[in-house]
Amino acid sequence: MIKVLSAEQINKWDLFTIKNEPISSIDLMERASEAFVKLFLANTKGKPKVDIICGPGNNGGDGFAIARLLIENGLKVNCNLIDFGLKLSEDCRKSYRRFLDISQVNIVKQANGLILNGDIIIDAMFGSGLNRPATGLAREVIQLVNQSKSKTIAVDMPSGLFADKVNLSGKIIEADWTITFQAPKLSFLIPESGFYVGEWSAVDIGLHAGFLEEESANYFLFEKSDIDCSLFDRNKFDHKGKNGRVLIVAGSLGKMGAAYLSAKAALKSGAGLLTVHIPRVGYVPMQTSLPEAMVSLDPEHDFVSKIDKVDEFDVVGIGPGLGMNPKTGEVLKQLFTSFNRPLVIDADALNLIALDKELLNLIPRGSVLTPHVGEFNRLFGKCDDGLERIEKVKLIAVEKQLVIVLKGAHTVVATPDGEIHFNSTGNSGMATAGCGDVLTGIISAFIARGIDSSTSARVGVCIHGWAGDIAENTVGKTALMASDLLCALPQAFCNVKDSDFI
Ligand SMILES: NC(=O)C1=CN([C@@H]2O[C@H](COP(=O)(O)OP(=O)(O)OC[C@H]3O[C@@H](n4cnc5c(N)ncnc54)[C@H](OP(=O)(O)O)[C@@H]3O)[C@@H](O)[C@H]2O)[C@H](O)CC1
Ligand SMILES: [K+]
Repeated sequence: MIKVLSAEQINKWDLFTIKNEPISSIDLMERASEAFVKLFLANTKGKPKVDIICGPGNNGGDGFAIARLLIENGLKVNCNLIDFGLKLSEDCRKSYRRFLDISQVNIVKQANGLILNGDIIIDAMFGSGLNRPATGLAREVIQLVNQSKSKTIAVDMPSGLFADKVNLSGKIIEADWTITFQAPKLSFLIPESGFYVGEWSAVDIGLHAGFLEEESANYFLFEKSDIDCSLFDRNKFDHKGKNGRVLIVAGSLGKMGAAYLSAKAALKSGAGLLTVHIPRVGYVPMQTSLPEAMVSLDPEHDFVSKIDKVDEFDVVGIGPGLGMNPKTGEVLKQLFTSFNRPLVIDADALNLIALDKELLNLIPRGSVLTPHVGEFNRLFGKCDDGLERIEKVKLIAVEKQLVIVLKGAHTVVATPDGEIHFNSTGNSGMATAGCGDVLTGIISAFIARGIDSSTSARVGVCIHGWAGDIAENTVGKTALMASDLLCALPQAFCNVKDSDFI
């Protein structure tokens, strides 16, 4: 699990390494630049001509070191130093001088002095030391870079972006790729600010591990290697009743596919027994398409209106394709008051709660809510930005003792103990109908198998994204559909078992 640190903490980590490794700050800059260049060259075809833009701080110092290393590797480099009238930091000056030993620098006092005539731009103007929005000359330079047709690669951070807050005033580099040092910054993981980062890769620059052991963090990045594979162990002598009994309540006229996707995902995620409660309209298609499922039929033809006997189930997953009939809202109320184990609550079930917010107080503790931003806003109100929303999610999870899964590019899992975990798997091909229904089924199956709700949510989200990445490799982002996730789930589970890093 990666701790997501603030700019101040990263700076302290830097100093801790310098003191305790020990290593000089200029050597650490050199090591960081070497790591950048190694990854850059590994991903670059041929010998592109590179424009580098350096600022006055250590980010600029990295830029000069990178420029020198690229020339040593046979690339043509045009190096610009943006002159804000500021003194260069000590290490930036040293790195600048080393560069002058082998080449020359274009000093830019006005934006029209900037030279961009290469194939790739490397942005080393500002990094984690940005302390005010980029205005004036910085703004104009960023504007020219953003208008350029060249691919832009940011060193550590896109210039103009703050590391740990969403302040989008001033101009910000729109990077295609950000090669960041050691660990991602908080702003990379939040939609509004993450937009500027493009794809990102974190390179190990050997910052001292001892610092991390002691340092506390508010946020974590959950990775595939954090999945404990023993969660999925099966006992030789178990029968199906021992592997969890799931009830999925889903579907309405025209939305029966959602019930199918959730139910099948629960079975594919190891549920021993699965019952799906659906309106009568879905009976034949459900029995035909998913013979492994038991069907509990609602008295109504088009929507869910009544559920009896829920005691036998270990978990209830409710919401996908459920529709908004008021009688379905009554079912929620009845379930919340009669079922005292966790529920997984998604989609229209969340929208029905938004119409009667009193229901929120009836949800059994340890239940998992899986809203996307629109559903979250309907339930809890709008926020000014993504970071404020995450802080709100955290407060609600603690106050109501619920697990909240806020779905997005880096899905956030907020747990009742106040921890926030960002997911690291998945891709934009998954922004398509039905993927959320699959997630409901996966998390429900894990809870039914006895895995606690917080772990079920974190691991479920990670496996879901992993299946999305496998599906992307097979069908690509454009053609990816929710049913491709179902096809990819077996491979994701096999990878958990087989991966050599566990
Ligand atoms: N993390 C690590 O372990 C390592 C990081 N490295 C690199 O160091 C930078 C951070 O370097 P730092 O010197 O702290 O900061 P920056 O280079 O990002 O910027 C500071 C200079 O920029 C000026 N500044 C800040 N905001 C603006 C602005 N909006 N407009 C104009 N100028 C601005 C600031 O000026 P002051 O007047 O405030 O002093 C500074 O001159 C990190 O990102 C990594 O790239 C190491 O090289 C390796 C280890
Ligand atoms: K930068």
